[in-house]
Amino acid sequence: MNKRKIKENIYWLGAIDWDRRLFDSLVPLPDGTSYNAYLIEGSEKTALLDAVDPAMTDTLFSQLQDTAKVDFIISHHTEQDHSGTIPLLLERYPNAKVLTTPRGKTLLMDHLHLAEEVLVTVADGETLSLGDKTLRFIHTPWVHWPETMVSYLEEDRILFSCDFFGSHIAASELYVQDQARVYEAAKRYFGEIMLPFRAVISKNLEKLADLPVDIIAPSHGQVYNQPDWIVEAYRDWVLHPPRNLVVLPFISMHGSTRIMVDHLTAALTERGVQVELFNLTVTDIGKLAMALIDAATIVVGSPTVLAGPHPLTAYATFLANALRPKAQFVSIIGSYGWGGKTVETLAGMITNLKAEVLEPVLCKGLPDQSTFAALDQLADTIAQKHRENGFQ
Ligand SMILES: Cc1cc2nc3c(=O)[nH]c(=O)nc-3n(C[C@H](O)[C@H](O)[C@H](O)COP(=O)(O)O)c2cc1C
Repeated sequence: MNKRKIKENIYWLGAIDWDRRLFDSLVPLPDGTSYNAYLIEGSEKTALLDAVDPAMTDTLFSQLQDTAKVDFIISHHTEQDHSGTIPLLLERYPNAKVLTTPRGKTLLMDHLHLAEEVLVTVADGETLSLGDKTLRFIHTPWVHWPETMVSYLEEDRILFSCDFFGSHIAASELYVQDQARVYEAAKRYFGEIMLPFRAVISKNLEKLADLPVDIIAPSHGQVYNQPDWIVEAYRDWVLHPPRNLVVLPFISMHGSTRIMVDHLTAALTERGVQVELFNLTVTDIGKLAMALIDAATIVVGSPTVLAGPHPLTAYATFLANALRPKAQFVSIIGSYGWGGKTVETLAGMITNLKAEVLEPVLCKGLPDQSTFAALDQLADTIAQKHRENGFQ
């Protein structure tokens, strides 16, 4: 992909990674991704905002062929998919300074071994004149690392938001065209990496609220030339109370836990509670993370294996705990053969969740009528709790 003009002397640079299917060795990328960098040629100085994943260095360098001089490299975020090519950029532009937050300076030195003398820290709200264009730096910690910031181009009302508002989508079109598709990808992205930092993200949203923004240019996915909806979506994901939804990740080796899961799903549905099932043998954990944004209740379905939960349900529980979702109720269901510590182990893994643990339902072998009655009781309790809390 060649560089693309956004406005006079403002360009999208970067790489579309159509083939990548896994990010951070963790999250699936069903739609690939992109690494977006931006070039701003002011009347006096030139700034390059972020870079690309090191695997895509050649693409970035071919786009910079005609750019003889870069005065500033703005590093919004140290993660290597944005910063990894900075050492090579500094070889090509040895006079360039790397501008970052104070926390970013340390992280860039740690992660890329950048020399201290090339790094210049910028304060929150500080501006940088490129001549006829002015960049304002706004610190936005924990979106999604501690050092992150965004840049606002005052004359053109463009917010360069880095991972904030980003989505993993490979697309040939620069601007968002299919809002529903990008909403889904951005929500998935939010669930995967932003969810634990809701409180501070809310403060960062407030910080940006008064900026007149015509374009949001993130570091992954398409550019928003009608940005209001994605800001609203973030507000919703951050601030909206949990919804009347049970997220149910489960495993069943021989079918007994699955019968329990299906019974509970039917019972909840009859009581007006929405359910999303995630069979962990086939599930895309990005989808699970996305569902956790909204869930009021999480029920883990696990058979007992080697005296504890099935390792895949332990993994999903560990992940859910790390993502610190809004869920206020948790329960455990599952089948066992003779005994073990499934409930104790899973309950001990959710210390981050400020959630009430509802009476688990375990059964020996195949579920029978008493198990179904207990599951109906659990469904009653969940429906009642959701009603009492006004979850819709
Ligand atoms: C590899 C393996 C290990 C197991 N370990 C235990 C165990 O430690 N304690 C226990 O109570 N049951 C154990 N079981 C029995 C299962 O928990 C039991 O068969 C249960 O009904 C399986 O539920 P499912 O049909 O949903 O897979 C084990 C089963 C397997 C296959």
